Amino acid sequence: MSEGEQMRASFPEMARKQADHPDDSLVVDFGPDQPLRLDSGLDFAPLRIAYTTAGRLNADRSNAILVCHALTGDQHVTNVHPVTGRAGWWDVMVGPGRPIDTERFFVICPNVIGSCMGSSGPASTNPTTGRPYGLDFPVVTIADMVRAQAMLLDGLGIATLFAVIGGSMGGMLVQQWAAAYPSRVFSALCIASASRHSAQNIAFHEVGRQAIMADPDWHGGQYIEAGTRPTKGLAVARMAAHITYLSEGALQRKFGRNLQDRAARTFTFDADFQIESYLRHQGLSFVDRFDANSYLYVTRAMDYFDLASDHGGSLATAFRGTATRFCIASFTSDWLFPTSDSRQIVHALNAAGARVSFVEIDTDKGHDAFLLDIPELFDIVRGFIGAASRARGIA
Ligand SMILES: CC(=O)SCCNC(=O)CCNC(=O)[C@H](O)C(C)(C)COP(=O)(O)OP(=O)(O)OC[C@H]1O[C@@H](n2cnc3c(N)ncnc32)[C@H](O)[C@@H]1OP(=O)(O)O
Ligand SMILES: N[C@@H](CCO)C(=O)O
Repeated sequence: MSEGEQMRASFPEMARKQADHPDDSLVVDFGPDQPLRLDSGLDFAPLRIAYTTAGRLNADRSNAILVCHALTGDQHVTNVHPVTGRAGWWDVMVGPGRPIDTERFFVICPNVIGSCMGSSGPASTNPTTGRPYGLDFPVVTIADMVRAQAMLLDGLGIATLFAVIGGSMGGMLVQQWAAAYPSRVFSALCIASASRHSAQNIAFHEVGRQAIMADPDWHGGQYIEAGTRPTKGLAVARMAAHITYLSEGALQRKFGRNLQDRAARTFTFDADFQIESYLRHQGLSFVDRFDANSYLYVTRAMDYFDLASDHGGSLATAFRGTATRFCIASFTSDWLFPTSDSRQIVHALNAAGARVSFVEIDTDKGHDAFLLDIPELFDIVRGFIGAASRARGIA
């Protein structure tokens, strides 16, 4: 029996295969009687959450790990991605015998609301109009995403998570989970993240959004009805963003000033340099798997994230009295979510009297290092989960 079939057998009234998006995802629908209260004050319904699971939930339901994806990630954390046909985005980290070991733990990965892989988002159908929401979809926050995930877990009968784990935006969800539901989170692992989005990061996101909205195929956000897709704008948004996921050292090491397929400059605006060709490739391959309006919504959610400001200006207050065990990790070459951002979280956790460990990993691979095969990161995840599982009494 597949994991999906096991879940449907356990929770037949909740989980079902997504008929209009055939892949390994399960979906759960919440009707008008169970609206999601949004930070904007709106009650959103109906709500759909798409998710995947791996491993088995144990008898006392104590071994569940929630994995939270980053900006353009999705629920396909370890199973083959239905659009790209490639291994899941954290296949190196999650699986049998991997640092997040699906032979011991039950992993749940939901697609965040506002995204485009099955959970409610701007491409979903607005039941009031029968048309895609487009910009009529409400602006959502990281706290809204977490509240939706809590509804999913309630439905699955999982009261306490053994761990919540994520990198980048996923790390924002981890912090929000720990702050909003401290009694539901036994341990929390936050990688390459921050407690608030910096001015520089908001600026990069705004460049991407403007590129999308300047594309004539965007049509004020109603491009699905217009039969177009703003792929040029979205590709430019990704190209600009992708630079921020790498480091100057890695770009120099991989590409330097090397020319692409040519012995000399062409004196045109073709992709003479390897780095130009590489970025064009990253932009073009991205538009195959991501929706432009979702890019607007999810980047907005990250921009709005400021956990201290939600707690009277004190980050320590967000974590006051917590019993959750934390691990915070950063990368030396990450200039998007630099180590100073992680230290700020650690200082707040210390001030709150929380149990926290902190590691800065030495690598030139930049922000996206959290997605890569970094043995030191694997050791840290293994060590943290191992210690927490002994404390929790999980065999
Ligand atoms: C569904 C999901 O994917 S989840 C979302 C989260 N995942 C991401 O955001 C992934 C996006 N980020 C990346 O791909 C990042 O580059 C990294 C850092 C994670 C990957 O790093 P690496 O493994 O070192 O790969 P690298 O950055 O070198 O990119 C390799 C790709 O660039 C291509 N490439 C390399 N050099 C060139 C060049 N000169 N011209 C054109 N393309 C090039 C390779 O062919 C390869 O293409 P492919 O991915 O289509 O096979
Ligand atoms: N490259 C990752 C991390 C971005 O913060 C993503 O696209 O989701």
